[in-house]
Amino acid sequence: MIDIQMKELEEKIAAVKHSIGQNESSKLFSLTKKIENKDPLLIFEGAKQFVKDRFYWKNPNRTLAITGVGSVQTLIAENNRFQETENLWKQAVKNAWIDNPYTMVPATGLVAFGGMDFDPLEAKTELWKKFELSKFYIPELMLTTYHSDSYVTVNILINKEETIDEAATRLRKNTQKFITGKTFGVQHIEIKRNRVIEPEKWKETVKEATKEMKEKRAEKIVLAREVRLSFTEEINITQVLEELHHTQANSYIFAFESGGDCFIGATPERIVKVEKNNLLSTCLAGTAPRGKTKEEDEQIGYELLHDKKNRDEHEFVVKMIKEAVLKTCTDVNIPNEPVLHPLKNLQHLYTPVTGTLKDEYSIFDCLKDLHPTPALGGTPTEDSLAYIREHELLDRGWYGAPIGWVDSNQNGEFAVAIRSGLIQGDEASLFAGCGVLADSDPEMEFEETRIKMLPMLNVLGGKQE
Ligand SMILES: C=C(O[C@H]1C=CC=C(C(=O)O)[C@@H]1O)C(=O)O
Ligand SMILES: [Mg+2]
Repeated sequence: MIDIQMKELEEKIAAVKHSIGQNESSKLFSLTKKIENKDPLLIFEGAKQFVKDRFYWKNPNRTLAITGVGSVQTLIAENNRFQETENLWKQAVKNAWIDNPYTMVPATGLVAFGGMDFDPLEAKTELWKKFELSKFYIPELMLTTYHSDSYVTVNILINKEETIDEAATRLRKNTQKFITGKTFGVQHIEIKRNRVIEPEKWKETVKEATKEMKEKRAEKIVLAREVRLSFTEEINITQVLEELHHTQANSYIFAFESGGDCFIGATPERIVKVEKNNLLSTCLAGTAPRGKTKEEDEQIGYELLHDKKNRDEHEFVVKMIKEAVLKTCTDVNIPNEPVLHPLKNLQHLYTPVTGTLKDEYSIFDCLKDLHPTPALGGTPTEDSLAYIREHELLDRGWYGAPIGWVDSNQNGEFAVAIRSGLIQGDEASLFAGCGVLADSDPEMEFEETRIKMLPMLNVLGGKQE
């Protein structure tokens, strides 16, 4: 249980109540405490019986995990998603009473976690109907695990009408309810049906795209495809998260529930991380499989580093990110050559980008400038997006878009939501894309996307590879 004396809590609530303005009916109170270590997944599982909307996040080096349950305030953008979300977030922070003694610890205190559509101009289908253009939760309760310490944040709306005693009791009850957690059993997932959506037509689209580039109407276009699965029973998200954690090193693990559906994945791609004014972005594009032996693996890695098509694919991303970051940052540092980024099923070309974010820019400005990078859209951005809108067989929804968190202390981190799937009860869609250039071979690109789906497929009962 959260360690706070009733008297102390009542005093804090009295102060919050006192601060409610004449024209306000309530105030968001955010209270953070350090607690004995808790398993983020047990909290995630335990919350299922009380709330529909949960989120989960783990960073690639496993120093930070965030579990959020419920939503005390949901930030939904309707048009200009980056600017609107930033405005809503700033307003929420301004209106909240934040009691967080651990402001040096990222992702404690008031935090918003969410994601957005890849392309607001793409026609929406039934598939993504539970996911808004952009949606961020400020959770009712959040567990932050940073290095080996755990912190709990409770967010409640204190009403003008309720007594201090009522509010304190409500806060304690909520905390108790969510912090207890629950263990989960091992589910043996069985795939009933595995439907690859229009593979031949997809290859045809890739071929068409290569023509487009030969005729110089674009230089790079990223094309994605979908696999639809159905299972013998409903999928337990907690177990999938645990399996992703065990099998996908060097990747973010994320989940975001909305209206009963869950968008989940293990992505190696960071779009931007901001800690105070330190910015880190990454260029990740260019792909090869892993070898079966150490020698074979090193040989494939060497070839990837020297392969013209993959190096070009990568270079488009570096060029675009460099331009964007030079605008918002000073002290920009970008190595001249990529290195290998090994994953379980494949390896990528990787170039880190660091800089010092100028005071006048926020993480939302960075997202606006960086999304979509040519790792997900193409070059030039607008032409490739137009091609994707017109020709891709898939409603990307939140696939390929930024997903992540911001706190009220100038920290935040967003991944690019790839290697992901949308789980809908006993069904799921998996997504994967690839960078198409003028000399792309549709069969090879198809194979690349097949391998990119394996991390999700394998934890959902698919054949292990
Ligand atoms: C679009 C995806 O991957 C991108 C990220 C890394 C490498 C890529 C590639 O080599 O094609 C893609 O640009 C995906 O996994 O769905
Ligand atoms: Mg590729």
